[in-house]
Amino acid sequence: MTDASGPADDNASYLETGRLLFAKECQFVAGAATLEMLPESGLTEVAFSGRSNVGKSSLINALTNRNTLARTSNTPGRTQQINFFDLGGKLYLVDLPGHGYAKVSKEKIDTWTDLVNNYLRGRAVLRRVLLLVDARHGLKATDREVMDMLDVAAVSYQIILTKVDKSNKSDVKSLTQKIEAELAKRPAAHPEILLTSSMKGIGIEELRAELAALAEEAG
Ligand SMILES: Nc1nc2c(ncn2[C@@H]2O[C@H](COP(=O)(O)OP(=O)(O)OP(=O)(O)O)[C@@H](O)[C@H]2O)c(=O)[nH]1
Ligand SMILES: [Mg+2]
Repeated sequence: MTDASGPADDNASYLETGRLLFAKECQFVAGAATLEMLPESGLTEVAFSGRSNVGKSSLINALTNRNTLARTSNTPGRTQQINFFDLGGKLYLVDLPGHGYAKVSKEKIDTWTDLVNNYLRGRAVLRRVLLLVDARHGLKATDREVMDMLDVAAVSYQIILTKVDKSNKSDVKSLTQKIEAELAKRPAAHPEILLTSSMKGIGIEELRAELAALAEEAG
């Protein structure tokens, strides 16, 4: 018989660090509509990126256990600037405007795209980009553009499948395998794909723990 208590304990304490970090107060720090407005930050940052309406703001709310910290909406294009949230003085959570489809003018989309791309490429404290992908839709051209850019800039990114409550398990599994195969052809190694539902609380504890580990590594 094998003794399972060791790894189980390790996992419990791993999840506990995530719980502790995300139990801390989380406060809106700044919203930047231009590069000049980006806040000075000594803290490690994790950015939430992905197409409009994929669930970026909802995921920040689920992680922090707050319903209204980041504004969410049924209408794509809700988040219109880069929003920074300070999590207990340990980590900045960065909510980005969505790329791709949004019910706003082309001019606005171009402005956001420039802002987001410049932020993603040039932010020294940016430790990881969470690239959110709707589990029903998979990777789109705009996601691959972001991945290409991050590969070139050597910024680490992790695919987070969202809204898994709306798909069946076998579809999510085959999508995950397809994306894994695609990631394997890219230059750098990537953290494991994570399956989440902000609505049902799926994958939230695990993501908290991963982000806590990143924040701790940075000291
Ligand atoms: N079923 C389900 N719906 C979700 C989930 N997460 C988000 N949604 C819904 O998806 C819609 C968009 O969510 P947001 O969090 O505003 O999406 P966003 O990516 O921040 O959108 P933009 O700011 O416009 O780029 C809202 O109606 C949410 O209620 C989920 O896990 N499951
Ligand atoms: Mg949003």
